[in-house]
Amino acid sequence: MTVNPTLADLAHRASAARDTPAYGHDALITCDRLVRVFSADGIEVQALQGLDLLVREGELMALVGASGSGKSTLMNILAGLDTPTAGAARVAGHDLLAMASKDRLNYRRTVVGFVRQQTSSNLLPYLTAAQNVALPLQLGGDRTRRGRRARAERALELLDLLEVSDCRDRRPQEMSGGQQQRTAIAVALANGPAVLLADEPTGELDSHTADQIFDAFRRANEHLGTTVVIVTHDRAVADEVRRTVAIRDGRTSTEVLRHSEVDETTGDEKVVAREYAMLDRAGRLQLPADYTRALGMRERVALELEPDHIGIWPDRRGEQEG
Ligand SMILES: Nc1ncnc2c1ncn2[C@@H]1O[C@H](COP(=O)(O)OP(=O)(O)OP(=O)(O)O)[C@@H](O)[C@H]1O
Repeated sequence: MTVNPTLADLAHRASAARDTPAYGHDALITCDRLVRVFSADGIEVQALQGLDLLVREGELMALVGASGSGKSTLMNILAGLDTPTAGAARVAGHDLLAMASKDRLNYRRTVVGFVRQQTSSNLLPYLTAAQNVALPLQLGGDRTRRGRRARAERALELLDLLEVSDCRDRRPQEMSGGQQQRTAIAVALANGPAVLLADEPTGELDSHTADQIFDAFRRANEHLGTTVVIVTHDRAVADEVRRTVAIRDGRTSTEVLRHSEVDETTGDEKVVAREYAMLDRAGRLQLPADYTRALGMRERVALELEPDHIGIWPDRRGEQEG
């Protein structure tokens, strides 16, 4: 059955749309048609080409995508290390395009925590684990003895939460890669950021250590309520989170959502994953290439609005006429 809306229906929809709150009004991270163009040697590279992304407070999610798809560019923007060329990006109420450099420094210190792939680049080599974690607390903090004691206590609490308290007096070269990375997460969490960003945090680690690192992110998310966004190539990590967003050619393309269900026959709990295509704000939808190929869809498709879905058919007119 095809539904043809009446004029009254359309008027009702238009007035409902006017009353709809702004895009991403309730999200902690909002990227709205985000663009980043790099110019190198007279050549322009569009690393982000109108990327839309919403992340809600308290989420633990993964970003995946082929090399060069724009993941690191997005993370650097969200971390306040790079500025977008156009579009809008807001994190915890901070407008990343309009932020002054003084505010940017404060943003990097207190609103976001960032963990990089290279375990060694996350820590200062001449400080112990406890001193590395206390350092961000010290910047702009209370200089009295009480302040120092409070910082040392907080550093130990975080090392304890991430199960590396036994490394508190060790320098990075005296720790394994996994211990260094868990300490790096403690450093990133020191000032209680709203968002923890991690760019390939398990890239240099074996799969067992990678599991421990992922566990550390989950702990931060569950115990401290920190919103966590992890860029990863690691399927095991991507499969562990409830939401995985794929980036393709500088845009979000598909999204996998997972939820637990109880199997009616066995009574066992199982994780059910479902893949969604992204509908952008202009109503554009990218159909997976293998779907369109399977049905020979090219250039033009026929659409039909049904009460609860939209049907998409290949254009068969040529065949019918011929
Ligand atoms: N500073 C820069 N100058 C010029 N081009 C850049 C710069 N940074 C990134 N790019 C280009 O932008 C595109 C996206 O790069 P980005 O590093 O964001 O991809 P990525 O998805 O993180 O890749 P990978 O998984 O390999 O790290 C690439 O074509 C890259 O060459």
